[in-house]
Amino acid sequence: MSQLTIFLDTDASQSLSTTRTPEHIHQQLHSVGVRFEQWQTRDDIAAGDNQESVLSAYHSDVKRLVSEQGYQSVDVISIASSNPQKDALRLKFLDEHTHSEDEVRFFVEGQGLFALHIDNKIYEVLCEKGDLLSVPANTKHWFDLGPEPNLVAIRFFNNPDGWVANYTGEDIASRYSRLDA
Ligand SMILES: CSCCC(=O)/C(O)=C/O
Ligand SMILES: [Fe+2]
Ligand code: NI
Repeated sequence: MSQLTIFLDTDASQSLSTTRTPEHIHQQLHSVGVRFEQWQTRDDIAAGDNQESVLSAYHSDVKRLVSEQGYQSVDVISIASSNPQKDALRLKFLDEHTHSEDEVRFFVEGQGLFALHIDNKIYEVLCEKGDLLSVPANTKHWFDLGPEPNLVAIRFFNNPDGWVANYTGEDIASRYSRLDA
């Protein structure tokens, strides 16, 4: 079940609030400029499936969002716990970074934990199958796949080159939650 937990960025030991109600998650994220929606999903996609089959299964959602927002490229991250690259991939997203474009992700299988650093707060969003998250360009954030990843997400880019991260060099992410196995 999707979940939003909010902390101060100076105190990882005590959360300010937690909610699992989709409408509350939507409202709290909307108030800081983040889009959160829950979309219909299918049951015929599994972690590890290739990009072509995922994009073909979700063709109409992808087409709708691309024509609505004008994204330049789309790719798929699909990773199962059997993936030999899982530790390296996990590390890539674990440190605080930004992108010069919106971060738009549609979770079509499994889960992952986003942490958004906005003003003086940390918004930890446990994203599950069906969640669409769009984080504004230049928002500081990090993401945990967990030690035993199970995730398929469609990524939408304004940039034709796809995923480019700018690391902040801060170690703040290490103080907040990780996705457990
Ligand atoms: C949920 S898609 C993989 C993570 C990613 O692309 C990213 O930029 C994390 O910050
Ligand atoms: Fe990112
Ligand atoms: Ni709204």
